[in-house]
Amino acid sequence: METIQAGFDFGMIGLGTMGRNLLLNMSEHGIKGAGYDKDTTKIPLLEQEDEDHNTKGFDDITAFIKSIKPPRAIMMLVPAGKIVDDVLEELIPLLDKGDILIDGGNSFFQDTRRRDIYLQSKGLHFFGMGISGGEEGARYGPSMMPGGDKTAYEVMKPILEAIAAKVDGEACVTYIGPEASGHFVKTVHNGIEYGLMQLIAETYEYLKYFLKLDNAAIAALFEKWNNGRLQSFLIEITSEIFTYKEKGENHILLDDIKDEAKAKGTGKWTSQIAMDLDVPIPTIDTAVAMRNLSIYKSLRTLLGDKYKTETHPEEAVDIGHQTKLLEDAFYFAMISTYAQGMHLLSKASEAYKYDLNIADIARIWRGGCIIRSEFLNTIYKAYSNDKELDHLFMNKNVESELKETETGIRSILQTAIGNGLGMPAFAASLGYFDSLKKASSGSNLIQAQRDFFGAHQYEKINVSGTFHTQWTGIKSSK
Ligand SMILES: NC(=O)C1=CN([C@@H]2O[C@H](COP(=O)(O)OP(=O)(O)OC[C@H]3O[C@@H](n4cnc5c(N)ncnc54)[C@H](OP(=O)(O)O)[C@@H]3O)[C@@H](O)[C@H]2O)C=CC1
Ligand SMILES: O=C(CO)[C@H](O)[C@H](O)COP(=O)(O)O
Repeated sequence: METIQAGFDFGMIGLGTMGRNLLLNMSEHGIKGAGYDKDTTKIPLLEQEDEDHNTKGFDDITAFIKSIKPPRAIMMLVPAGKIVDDVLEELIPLLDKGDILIDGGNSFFQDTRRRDIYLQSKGLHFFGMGISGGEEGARYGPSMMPGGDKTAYEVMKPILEAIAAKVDGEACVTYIGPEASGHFVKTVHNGIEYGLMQLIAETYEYLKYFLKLDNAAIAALFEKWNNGRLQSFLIEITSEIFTYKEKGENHILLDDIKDEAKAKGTGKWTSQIAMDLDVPIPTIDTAVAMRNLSIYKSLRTLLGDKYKTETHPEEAVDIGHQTKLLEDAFYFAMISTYAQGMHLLSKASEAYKYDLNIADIARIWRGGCIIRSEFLNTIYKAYSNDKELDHLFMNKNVESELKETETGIRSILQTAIGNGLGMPAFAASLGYFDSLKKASSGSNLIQAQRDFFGAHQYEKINVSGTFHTQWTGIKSSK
């Protein structure tokens, strides 16, 4: 029988897209990593792709555990949910007190909280860490959001800082806060990701169905935008998607892809959490709803035939002018989306006592992650200069950017609505702004209605206390 030397610095469970690439990234930094996956086809891939020969794949979990230097540090990158609990149950009998476990997947933050308490009771260190950047990020430098057991994070810090993306020489990883705050922040990151992706999809619809631009023209436009203030990972990859042809094919792959979007849950969780905390994030809510709506393809097709909206692009539609307005509109809506996400972070920080450093979160999102963008520098500066910033819209620089682009989004939405294009995420982004800048709203009427039909009481301007009015005699329902 082979004697196993405990020679590896780190262990990875799950050698799929994220786990394998993160181990390869570590290997490039001289970190010796052992990998385990229940899918044995993934195991040879690890060693085949590891040019630095620092990794080894195991198909036996006991051998895998024995190969890691104690106190062991092991990360799980398996699908979120019950699988994480199953892996933990398999691991616990094989581990020693003081070992460190890290959940690097997109786990629901309340699950992380539960697991933290459970693993502490077993004498194990545990922390949840959101990782963003997809396949390429994991391989060459992700953004990482660790939260929970700080002692365990400090042990892992040198490794995480080595493999993280770097911006201005700084690693895109920082200790986020206690308990499940790391997974919470990753969830909100994904909510923002959903919002931005929906805005891009609506932009595509406007360009394709209203302005009648072809894929090549759309690709060129996104490329141009990516060289300006819209610079971001999502705009960059979008431009590439519009030119991508499969080997041997002479048409664009995008045109073969079903227009029905899937989701794994993080966007929905962001909306659910925001609702629980009474924080408005309408662009993200709309993005989640639009993914859900997209799957009703046959209903959409039937209704499309029934309710045809005549689109009337004026004969001499000025493409240059329209795309300039659209760029303004996107910039405005993008600011609104980030602002909603950052506001949710600050309100959740108070509610959950996470004591989040919002500036630091913006800083580590500037590189490696899916929502990285030029604009995150503005967010970083805004929260660095004012730690108590109540809302991103209050920042002077953001104020001037919003004022400069407001006409663009209003104009694009007028055209979109007039032509039956919808653009609900753009509308939600502007609606959020318009509603948030209203000192007086119609909510007094809602209060009156609630009191009228349900005796729910209301408060009065400049008079303390709560009031109820018998608005009318109780009428028969006949
Ligand atoms: N892909 C991405 O861009 C990102 C993903 N994430 C998150 O990271 C986590 C991993 O994602 P990803 O790498 O994409 O997923 P993959 O499906 O590519 O890889 C997960 C691997 O874990 C294996 N696995 C499943 N159950 C077990 C088990 N009980 N023991 C050992 N291995 C197991 C899977 O095997 P099998 O295939 O046989 O089930 C698979 O090989 C998820 O939580 C995901 O949401 C986070 C950021 C970005
Ligand atoms: O976390 C990620 C990126 O940041 C993952 O790619 C995640 O799977 C994206 O969410 P969804 O699958 O719901 O689109």
